[in-house]
Amino acid sequence: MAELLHSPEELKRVQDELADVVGLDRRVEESDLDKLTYFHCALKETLSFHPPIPLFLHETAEDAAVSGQFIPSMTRVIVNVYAIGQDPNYWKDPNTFRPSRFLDESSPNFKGSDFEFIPFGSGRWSCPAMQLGLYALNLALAHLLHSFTWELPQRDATKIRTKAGEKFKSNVPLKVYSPCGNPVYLRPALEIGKTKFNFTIQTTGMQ
Ligand code: HEM
Repeated sequence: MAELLHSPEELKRVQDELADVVGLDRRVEESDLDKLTYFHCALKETLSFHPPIPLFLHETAEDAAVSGQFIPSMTRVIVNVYAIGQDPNYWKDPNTFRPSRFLDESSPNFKGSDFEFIPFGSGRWSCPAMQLGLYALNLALAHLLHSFTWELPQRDATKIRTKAGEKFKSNVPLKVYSPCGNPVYLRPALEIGKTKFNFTIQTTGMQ
């Protein structure tokens, strides 16, 4: 929602599609979702740009090699999904919110086999509830965008940014421990005008 509010042209395109597909005399229904092509692109772009789980923590079960780098068995590996989503080697203009990049049929899908786009993880440890998560996201977002007109009070003052890796003074920080035991603090934050939203994820069992 924040990205779309920040890009009124994109917001209009998504809302026009909803008006075309659903019409304006009834609410969105589950059966409409498959027909919302551009809406899905906006959702993918958001999950790529702002992955809800920005770091994956895994441990190797056996010796492995990744891109020529030897990783011994029982090594904790942090996959920085947030950084992958911002990487200019994989994304053209990575800092621009542009859903149309997902229009191309060869663009990454949710299956986790395109490693530049893995908001639900990949392989054996990927999210077992991906379909449920996507369904909830799709339906909630489609209702919000279809039923209401949205605009920011002060467009010029809009600022959207995410912050990571910064120690902060919240009472519930996300603490991730690096392999050598040092805590890493993470707080993705978003600012729209004067309003600041903090997304704090509580984790357990990662120490
Ligand atoms: C947009 C919504 C969601 C996103 C983006 C998401 C993403 C993820 C990711 C990235 C992982 C870890 C992958 C890894 O470690 O490599 C994960 C794991 C998991 N997710 Fe989700 N998830 C979502 C919704 C949900 C929902 C709604 C549920 C439950 C109802 C759920 C249950 C789980 C569980 C149980 C795991 C752990 C699986 C395991 O370790 O074997 N997720 N999810």
